[in-house]
Amino acid sequence: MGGTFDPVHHGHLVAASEAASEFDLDEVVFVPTGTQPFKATRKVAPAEHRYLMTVIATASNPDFTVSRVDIDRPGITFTVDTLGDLTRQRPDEDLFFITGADALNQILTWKSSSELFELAHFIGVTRPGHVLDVAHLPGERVSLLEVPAMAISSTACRERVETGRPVWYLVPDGVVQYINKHQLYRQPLGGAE
Ligand SMILES: Nc1ncnc2c1ncn2[C@@H]1O[C@H](COP(=O)(O)OP(=O)(O)OP(=O)(O)O)[C@@H](O)[C@H]1O
Ligand SMILES: O=C(O)c1ccc[n+]([C@@H]2O[C@H](COP(=O)([O-])O)[C@@H](O)[C@H]2O)c1
Repeated sequence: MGGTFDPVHHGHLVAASEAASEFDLDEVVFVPTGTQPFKATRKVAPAEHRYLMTVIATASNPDFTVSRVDIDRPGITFTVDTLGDLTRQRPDEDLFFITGADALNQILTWKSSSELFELAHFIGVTRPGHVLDVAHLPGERVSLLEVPAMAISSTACRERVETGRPVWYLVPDGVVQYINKHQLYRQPLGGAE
């Protein structure tokens, strides 16, 4: 599952759990992005913090792991490189790339988009308020999955922290504590959001 995870929240975890159950996946690998091409001008927490919050959030689930491939690769993060690295690490495994409906909707604008469908099967998880039209995507390599409605976004979590409101129960307890310990999201949000 690829995402910025700034911070990871229960919407991500429910979506991952639903995808694993519906598609009978052995493992869900969370892959925090380095610099997401469409978020390059936005202020994003340092990759190491986003990575560690994702490790904390997934620690209790033996089927969830976190990969550093995107944060350790210099430059902009492109999914074609993510899937290339994961394929090299796991040559015998079938890869599924889980991402949100909003992200999948734009996939034809991603780098090397035609190659992507050869590297993985894409699972688009629907989130409240986003309608996904995948008629333009190859049907045999794209699936949609409705997850229980969770109107949580990382943007809302950051805004709540910035304005002194709680994020308990929107993100895992350990992530609340990590945010407090490192004083993340206390400054006004920057960039084009
Ligand atoms: N509540 C949710 N339910 C289902 N999918 C979600 C939910 N929140 C995020 N996702 C999906 O998970 C993927 C990774 O999410 P991302 O890290 O961008 O979080 P986000 O909450 O969308 O962040 P932001 O608000 O900063 O844009 C995205 O493609 C997104 O659509
Ligand atoms: O490869 C691309 O060109 C590309 C462009 C935009 C987004 N992505 C990937 O889409 C996933 C969801 O991104 P995000 O930040 O919107 O959650 C994440 O893994 C990104 O690296 C990939």
